[in-house]
Amino acid sequence: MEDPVFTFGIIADIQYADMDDGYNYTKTRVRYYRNSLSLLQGAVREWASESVTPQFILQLGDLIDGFNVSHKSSEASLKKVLTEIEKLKTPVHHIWGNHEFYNFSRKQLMESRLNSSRVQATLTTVPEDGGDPLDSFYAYHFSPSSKFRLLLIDSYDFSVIGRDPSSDKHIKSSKLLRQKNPNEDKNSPKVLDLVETRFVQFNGGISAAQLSWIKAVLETSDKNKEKVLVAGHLPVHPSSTDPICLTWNYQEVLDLLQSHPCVVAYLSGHDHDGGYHQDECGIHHLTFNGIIETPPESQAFGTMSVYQDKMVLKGRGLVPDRTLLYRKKQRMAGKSCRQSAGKMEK
Ligand SMILES: Nc1ncnc2c1ncn2[C@@H]1O[C@H](COP(=O)(O)OP(=O)(O)O)[C@@H](O)[C@H]1O
Repeated sequence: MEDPVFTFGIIADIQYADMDDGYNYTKTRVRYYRNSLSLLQGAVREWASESVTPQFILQLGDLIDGFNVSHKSSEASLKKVLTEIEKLKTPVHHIWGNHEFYNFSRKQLMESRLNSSRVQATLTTVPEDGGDPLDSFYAYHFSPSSKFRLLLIDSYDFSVIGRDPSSDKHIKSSKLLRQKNPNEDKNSPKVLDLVETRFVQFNGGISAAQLSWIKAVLETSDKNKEKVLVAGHLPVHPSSTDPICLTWNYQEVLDLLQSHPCVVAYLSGHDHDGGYHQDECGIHHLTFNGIIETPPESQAFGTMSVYQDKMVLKGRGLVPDRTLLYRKKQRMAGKSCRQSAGKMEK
């Protein structure tokens, strides 16, 4: 078989805390807080022994658990986990999930090793910082190889968690939650139906400013005939996840991704059960199983090999192997594939 253009490792929802096993909120799944570090160590060992060391690791968010706050162990746990993942001596690209915001403020995150926007400094491009720093989002893109691009987006840009209560985004997010979720506890999805269950406090959305920045990146990639893999903590397709884990404005994000032929995949975490769906435009939506709910005797990570004509995911444990062909359907730039299909049929 030909050599891949590049390979990278993927891991999600490690949620480490130095505490005994517990349960998820509904008590349906065990959470292996302490053992998550051992599974990470196992993943690092396997990545190190691959015939080609991954060019980088994509960490899809929730690196340490929110319980670290009450244990006053956020800094210590973060250091422990980063020490393990950095043993690989390959760049790690970090997405921020809800548990990052339980443990740290945005300012702290920006100044921490979890801000990987400069990890491959000569490669990465961050948005121009024009607006109010209280409202800035954490997103960037880089090209791991000619004609390929990774675009990391901020699923908690529009959210109450991680936003200063005086900020415009916090105020508008609280208002949205009040409108959409009648429960006093806004983390509860009680009485909400199907995709409406996403309007819970532990989720968030993408602001108009971020959407327009993403659009500009994708337009350039379309023009340059690149293939783009987009990654965020929260899934954006209802068929790739339990709907309670969806991005608040998933449809807007989906419309945007689907209207750019360069987009080949969307990678996310958050739903610890994982998921997969190839959408009507051929975009592969991969939701990675969470390490935190993976039994000690199993595993949950992957190595993605990217070729000119496909991506091949080598999964471990709960993450299945997949061969992901790029879509054949050519879409008209600026139109969703459904719109362009409609147009072409006329
Ligand atoms: N069904 C629910 N009802 C009320 N609160 C919930 C519910 N599910 C989760 N929560 C709360 O929301 C927060 C995030 O949930 P958690 O399960 O830790 O998120 P994650 O899936 O990212 O690990 C926690 O404070 C948790 O107690």
